[in-house]
Amino acid sequence: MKIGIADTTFARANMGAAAADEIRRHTSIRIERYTVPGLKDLPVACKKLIEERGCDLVMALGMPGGAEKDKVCAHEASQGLQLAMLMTNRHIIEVFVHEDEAKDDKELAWLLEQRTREHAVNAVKLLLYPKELERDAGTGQRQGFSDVGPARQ
Ligand SMILES: Cc1nc2c(=O)[nH]c(=O)nc-2n(C[C@H](O)[C@H](O)[C@H](O)CO)c1C
Repeated sequence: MKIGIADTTFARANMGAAAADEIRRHTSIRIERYTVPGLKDLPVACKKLIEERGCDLVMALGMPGGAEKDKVCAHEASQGLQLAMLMTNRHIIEVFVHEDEAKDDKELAWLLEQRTREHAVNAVKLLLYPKELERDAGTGQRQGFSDVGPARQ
């Protein structure tokens, strides 16, 4: 089995390195890396990781900038990723950290790493330990910022 990691040079932290490090903390599964310039290059990178490099699941890591054109770009990339999932019948875990989610550079650096690491754990569970995700169903998990917990009546 293999996990693919596609990331971008546009992002302002090395999300791919964080994902690979986190995956290695949980499993010795093989990892394939593929770095592209930006978000819109991710769908084909993920599809190639699945079809040409034999990945069973891929993480798509990217950082939409704060401008309106960046948000449009992120939406287009996201649609491409959905299509790639349906074309390949494999999960592609989309890990996008919007630059304007963070109040400053320090928080942005933390969020880029934290969300990536938490989704890397999700990727490992989805592929190898799906029952662990089932145990967390409906518990209001969030990646990066704090979990919100289940809704109460
Ligand atoms: C406007 C824009 N915004 C972003 C962004 O917010 N985040 C990102 O990772 N990449 C962006 N890009 C670059 C495109 O996704 C893509 O890399 C180029 O158009 C080359 O295919 C573009 C062109």
